[in-house]
Amino acid sequence: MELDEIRHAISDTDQQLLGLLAKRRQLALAVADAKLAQNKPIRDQKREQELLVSLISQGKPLGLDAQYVTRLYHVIIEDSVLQQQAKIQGQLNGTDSPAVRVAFLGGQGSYSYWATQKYFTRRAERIIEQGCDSFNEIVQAVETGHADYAVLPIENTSSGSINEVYDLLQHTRLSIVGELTHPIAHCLLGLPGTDLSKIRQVCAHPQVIAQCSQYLQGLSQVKIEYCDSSSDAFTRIKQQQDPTVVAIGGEEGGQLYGLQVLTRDLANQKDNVSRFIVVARKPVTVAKAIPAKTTFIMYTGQQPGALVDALLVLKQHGISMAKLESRPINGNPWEEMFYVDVFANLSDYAMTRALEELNKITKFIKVLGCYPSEDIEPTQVTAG
Ligand SMILES: O=C(O)C(=O)C[C@]1(C(=O)O)C=C[C@@H](O)C=C1
Repeated sequence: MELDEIRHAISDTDQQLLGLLAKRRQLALAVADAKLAQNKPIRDQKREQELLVSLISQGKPLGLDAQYVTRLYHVIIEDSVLQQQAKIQGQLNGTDSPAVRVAFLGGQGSYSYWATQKYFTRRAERIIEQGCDSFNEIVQAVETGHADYAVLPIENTSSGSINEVYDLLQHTRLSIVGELTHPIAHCLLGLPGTDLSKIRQVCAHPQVIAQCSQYLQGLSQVKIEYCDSSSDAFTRIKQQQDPTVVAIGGEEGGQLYGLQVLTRDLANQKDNVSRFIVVARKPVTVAKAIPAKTTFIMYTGQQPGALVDALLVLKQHGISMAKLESRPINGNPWEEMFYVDVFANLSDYAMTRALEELNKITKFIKVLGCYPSEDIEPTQVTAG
């Protein structure tokens, strides 16, 4: 067959595959309803294990190796779980809506833009995007009712916690209603034909600069220009049309601005992932069928062992901690506010009792939200 004929056949096959994936997604949503009726959890890793073993066995005679089948179905099953979770949460909280107004950092092509698309594509038919120039502006947009949700980066595997967001959470009335992680592949992006040896200036968001600090240390004679977001950096490159000025951001985002990839994988950590939180004016209830996280902040006071006593309360109630962060308290720089993420549903008896006890021994405590955990650990296939 001629190349074009073969490609036509590939395109036909891919179209059939897309149809089957869409059908599978609809079946998964039907499973969600069936499980809810039977009070069963969304995740059924025994079923996933059986499924993967069967698919690997069916793939062998077709020449599809186990690693390929497993990797492919990890992606398919993760989507299935997240779709089911989103459906159940929308029904439970009445948050299904044809259009949502979402505030995020930057404009089209910023990392927060892609995280917003990834999270809300499952939850609304239309996303009304509100790109902002600062985290404070994002929070204000939701607090004043100009946006329904905000997507905020809160930590990154290379640069750690994003303190400005933690500080905003200390004073906002908004609730955390969701989370997601998103891989961040930093690329050096410039005008087509840019000569790497002639670069004199790099534009990027301060967080991006921090995540690529090791790479940037290797660039001598280069000036760093801080931008409000990755899309802001892309815009400057496009407007300046100066081939000695480049940006750091995501490849897809750069393409929206006609920029080409000059170098890839600039982050200090090979697996560079950011965790984003989603905040809204109204808290959500998390269905029992879905693994939940609860985030609260507390000021324990400075008496010896105050923090230990508080954490022991969690231990006594069998509550595991996902993250512990501390930030200075505005106005009292030598006193710390602790941010605690736990793997628990706010409506769990253990969590209720733990919060009652923490209320008694801390000087201040506030629940920031209970939300679905979107850490979908892939099921590993044990040798049959
Ligand atoms: O069969 C189920 O219970 C489903 O929810 C479907 C499915 C899948 O996509 O295959 C998804 C999540 C479960 O953990 C197991 C399997």
